[in-house]
Amino acid sequence: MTGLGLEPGAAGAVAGPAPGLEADVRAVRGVFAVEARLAVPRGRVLAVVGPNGAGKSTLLDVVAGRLRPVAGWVRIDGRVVEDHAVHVRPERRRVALLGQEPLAFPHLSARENVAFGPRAAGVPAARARAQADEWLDAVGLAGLGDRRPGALSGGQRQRVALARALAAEPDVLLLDEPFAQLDVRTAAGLRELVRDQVRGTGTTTVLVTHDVLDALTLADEVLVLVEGRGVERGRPLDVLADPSHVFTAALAGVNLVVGRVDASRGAAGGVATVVAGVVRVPCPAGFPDGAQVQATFAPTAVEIATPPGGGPTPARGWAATVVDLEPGPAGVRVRTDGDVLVDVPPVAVGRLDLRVGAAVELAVDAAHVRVRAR
Ligand SMILES: Nc1ncnc2c1ncn2[C@@H]1O[C@H](COP(=O)(O)OP(=O)(O)OP(=O)(O)O)[C@@H](O)[C@H]1O
Repeated sequence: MTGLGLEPGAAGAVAGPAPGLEADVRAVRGVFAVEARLAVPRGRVLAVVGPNGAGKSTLLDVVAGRLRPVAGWVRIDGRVVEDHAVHVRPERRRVALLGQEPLAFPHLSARENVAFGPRAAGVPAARARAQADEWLDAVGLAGLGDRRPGALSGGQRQRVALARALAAEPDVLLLDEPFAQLDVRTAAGLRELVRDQVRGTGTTTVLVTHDVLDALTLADEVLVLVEGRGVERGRPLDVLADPSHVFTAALAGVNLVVGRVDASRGAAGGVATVVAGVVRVPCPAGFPDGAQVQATFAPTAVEIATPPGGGPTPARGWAATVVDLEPGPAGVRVRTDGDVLVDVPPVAVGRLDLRVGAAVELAVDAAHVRVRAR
């Protein structure tokens, strides 16, 4: 693991004017281990994406102080809050965590919920209540301060939770899929609010999300976590425009196959072929025979046809089987073996008699394939 085992000081105690959140940790939950390095400059937003069970929440728990790492360290604005000798308790870290389920006290009003953090920090009651009303105003809940959480909608409760998190003026805000339980419209409103508040308050933020839109609209940087390891990181647009892991490719809505160059034959305008399991896509010039490469191409670029009756291997493209059909951006998204997605208009499903188990022929033109070495 990069840097793991380093003492915090050894990683550079003088980390510039705005260190924000820095961590290099290994944490274990049962048989699962996550190893990750974080560097979120103050006021910036990092999105962490990854499949279910990748360790995203585990990582947040380590930063929040709810889980002690087995190795490594966490530093917030230059303060060590976790290492082999230090464990700052969660409530003393100046870290706020907002999850899918708003954690509001049911017996307290919205105002009292928001005032809770400032009160705990010693702000006098009247001032804490006034501040709470300002926060409720900021999250679009002016006039609802007397309501208890039970008398608010899910979206409104999540707004209260956001106001409560921000009212505590945390140095780091952790958002664990805060929009997951909300309908599309409510989520869109809250997404905008989070962006305005996070930017407006300059709060260092880590956002765990499954939604590519969150990464694109809210984050300065994205970390892709798979099976407890960071597999890609960078500016969201850059990472999504040129993914190097199948999970990121799926997030970006493109097919990614990893295979070897077969220079003995060209396909569909390529001078050679990338062979990846059953998949055969054209490869441009410049890649040596046998080289390991990745090829990316859009589901809309894949041509699909029904074979003329159990014939031999197609001259162009490859033979595949339909694994799954689901609604897709172009009408219907067809998943085939070799993990290749094909987008077709709904009429094509009837015309080609596409159904699970159907044999098909797929091809993609060289102009639509991007190949690079791995
Ligand atoms: N209390 C626990 N005891 C043992 N294993 C756990 C515990 N909590 C989580 N795990 C395991 O740790 C792994 C990572 O879980 P985690 O919740 O961090 O993933 P995640 O990326 O947040 O997933 P999701 O997107 O589904 O929320 C999973 O394999 C999970 O089963």
